[in-house]
Amino acid sequence: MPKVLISDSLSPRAVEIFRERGVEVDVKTGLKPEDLKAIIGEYDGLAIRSATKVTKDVLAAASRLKVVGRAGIGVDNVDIPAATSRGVVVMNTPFGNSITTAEHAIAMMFALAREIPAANASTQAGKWEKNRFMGVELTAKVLGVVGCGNIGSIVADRALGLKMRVVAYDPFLSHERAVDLGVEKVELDELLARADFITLHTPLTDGTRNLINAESLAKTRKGVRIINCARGGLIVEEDLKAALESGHVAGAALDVFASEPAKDNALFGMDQVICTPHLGASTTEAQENVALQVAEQMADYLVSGAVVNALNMASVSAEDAPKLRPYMALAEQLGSFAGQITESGLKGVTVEYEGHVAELNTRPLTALVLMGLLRPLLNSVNMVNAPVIARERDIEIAETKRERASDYQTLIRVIVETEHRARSLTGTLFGGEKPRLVGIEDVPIEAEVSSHMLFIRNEDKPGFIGHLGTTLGDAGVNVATFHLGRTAPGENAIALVSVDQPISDEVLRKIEALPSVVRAKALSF
Ligand SMILES: NC(=O)C1=CN([C@@H]2O[C@H](COP(=O)(O)OP(=O)(O)OC[C@H]3O[C@@H](n4cnc5c(N)ncnc54)[C@H](O)[C@@H]3O)[C@@H](O)[C@H]2O)C=CC1
Ligand SMILES: O=C(O)C(=O)COP(=O)(O)O
Repeated sequence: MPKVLISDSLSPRAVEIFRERGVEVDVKTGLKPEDLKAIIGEYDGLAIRSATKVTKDVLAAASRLKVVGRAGIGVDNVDIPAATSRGVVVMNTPFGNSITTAEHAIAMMFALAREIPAANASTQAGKWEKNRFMGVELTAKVLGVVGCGNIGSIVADRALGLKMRVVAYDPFLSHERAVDLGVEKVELDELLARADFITLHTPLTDGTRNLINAESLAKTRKGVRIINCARGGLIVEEDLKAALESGHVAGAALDVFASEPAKDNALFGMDQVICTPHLGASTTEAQENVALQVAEQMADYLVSGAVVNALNMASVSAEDAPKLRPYMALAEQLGSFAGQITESGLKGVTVEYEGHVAELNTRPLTALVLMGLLRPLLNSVNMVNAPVIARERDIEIAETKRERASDYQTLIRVIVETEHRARSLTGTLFGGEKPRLVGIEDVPIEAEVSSHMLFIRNEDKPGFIGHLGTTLGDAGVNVATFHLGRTAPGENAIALVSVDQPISDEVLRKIEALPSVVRAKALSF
């Protein structure tokens, strides 16, 4: 039974769902990094929010880990490249808390405009300072939305409802989408120059880190108010402090901080600053949503292989997962076979899907072909990192699909291009589930892949089988199955032999020296 650790505070619905789906679950929150490292080796899945840091170190200790599930959106606390290279799928719940977080940003904007937290504290202290608090109206003010994705666009929609004018900076926002949303798409400098309020909604990446700094603040209007419900690292806190002290920035409302938990921060204690402890996603509704979604997604992956909302792997629906399973074995075998007979540098791989298989989501199958292909070169390759590694090595990857079947009802063909030539391998499923090789280059064959195999290209001449049988027999190698194929009598031929034990280099050399043998290769699967 797969076992999952929940290491941040999640709604109890998550535990219920894991158990209902046949996944064992432990809840251990507030673990120190070394404590997490000490126990992570026991688990197949790790469910987190923003507090747990899934570092390279933690992943190195996670020998069984298959999936990290983020009950929420931001995954900057997960080392995704390290997870990818270890074959760990990282998933999040991209929509479950977006409305709630957008509402928090709007609440922060009102709180800033009317100084509600300070007015509350003063009133409850019995001061009745009616003349101290003079707010600003939101109507007709310009709201600058930096990052107009899921949350940014909900914020924009709410702000338009408040009769604000909304300008948005987001390099990936199309003009059509901007028009649909009713926002004006602008460049960052224009947003900075025009906005009365600026609200941040980008992920924290190398491209967005320190986006709000002394230089960008200098381009803003005097009296601007800044809201950050995205990630602390988007703002250089010291620069914001200086701009608040000088009076250039009138106020800042911050839900997130460069270092969290933020128990001590340069911006604390300033009159114009409003803080909440990373509460953007903290509503009953959002927490139910994300806990339920993450538990369902992780359990589906661990139990049936379905992949939804993964950040480092192609999706596989729960409906497709059982249909794909027999093809997964075939795809890996074809890739592995191709990898083992390919001796020079790989330039490109084309995977052709024909018949039934072409109706499925074939991206995971292509990932498995690549995994099989690259494994003879790299031990650490897996289904998750194979496409990344192939791209890093400039291997061109192509997929083609033909839904109409040819001789077989379903077929996968892998064509591998090297500097010197192209080779193809074709396979099908017998009885809907048994992988079979049905073609090696232009030679038809019908063979099952087994642990140890001998692949021979030979001239189609009498005597070959006898010589080969004697050589294997003399070496004490037992033949399990023997398959032959040829293009036409007397022409190109291949032999594919399953043997019960690995073939030594010495035996291989003897086979290569036999008359009629063009090339021989020992394969293992
Ligand atoms: N305070 C909290 O509790 C919460 C914070 N968040 C944060 O909010 C972030 C945004 O969430 P979503 O809107 O769901 O993500 P999203 O992926 O839907 O939108 C992010 C947008 O930022 C844009 N973007 C990327 N780089 C940019 C750049 N350099 N300049 C301008 N725009 C850029 C993207 O094109 C995208 O449209 C999350 O990554 C997370 O860090 C999310 C949920 C709760
Ligand atoms: O979903 C996100 O990105 C958030 O920042 C929410 O964080 P949390 O789950 O409340 O720790």
